Amino acid sequence: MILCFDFGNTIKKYAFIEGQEIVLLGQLPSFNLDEISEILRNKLISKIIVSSVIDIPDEFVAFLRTIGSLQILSNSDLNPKFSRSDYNLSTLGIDRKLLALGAIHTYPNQNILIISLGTCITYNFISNEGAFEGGIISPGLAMRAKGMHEFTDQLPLVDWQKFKTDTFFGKNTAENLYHGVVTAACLEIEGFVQKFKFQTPNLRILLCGGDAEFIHSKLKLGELVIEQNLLWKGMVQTF
Ligand SMILES: Nc1ncnc2c1ncn2[C@@H]1O[C@H](COP(=O)(O)OP(=O)(O)OP(=O)(O)O)[C@@H](O)[C@H]1O
Ligand SMILES: CC(C)(CO)[C@@H](O)C(=O)NCCC(=O)O
Repeated sequence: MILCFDFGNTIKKYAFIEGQEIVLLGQLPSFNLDEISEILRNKLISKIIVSSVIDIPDEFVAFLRTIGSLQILSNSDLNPKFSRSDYNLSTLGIDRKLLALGAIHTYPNQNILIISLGTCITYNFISNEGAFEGGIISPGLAMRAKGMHEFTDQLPLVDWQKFKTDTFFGKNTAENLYHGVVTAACLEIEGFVQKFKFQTPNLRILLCGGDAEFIHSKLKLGELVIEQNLLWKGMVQTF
């Protein structure tokens, strides 16, 4: 069994993969060694593969090395898997590369837009020739809410996940903030999708990331497919 990690800026995810199948998915609350030891109990691990966009503590890396052969994916590892484009792949996050690889494998010879709703929202445009053509990085939903709270004296932290309102503008501070977080993100996504589709009409659009389900129900776009395992599918391509 191969143990895969995806360390993002908010959530540390893991997947146990046997052959090409995901056997178990979970999240690590922290880099605490007791937690990872508990997860590994009674599991036979042949290899560990890590994708990370954050620093990993040395003692955690050292511990992983005691479990099995460890591969921490480096940014240049995956570049040969993409067709040539004018994109500077050396600047592209490893998580975005894996999402792209997963999408190319799942939807070969198609133009694809992956919208990943994580700490940041990333838009990732891949051509039907398997080239990473470009993208956009914008603030994620939690970051929008937290940013407005932390960079002001008077704005509260809005509980945007639980908030309910039927209007498109607010009648009090919390409603104003909700629309600045959720409605603004929806309008942003709808706007970018419209622009991408204008440029590339034949486009498959995939949604993933921690806020994908939440935002999907609110978008006025019919053609979106939620693909939560895209990064793991990309990782399988590196085995
Ligand atoms: N259990 C959870 N804990 C924290 N955030 C959650 C949880 N479930 C959903 N979320 C939402 O998911 C978002 C994080 O999504 P995701 O895991 O895709 O990001 P990430 O991979 O950590 O970040 P990135 O890859 O952008 O650095 C948070 O901003 C939050 O709104
Ligand atoms: C954009 C994030 C934070 C999304 O997880 C990550 O992919 C990252 O840190 N990327 C590096 C810069 C880039 O992808 O252009």
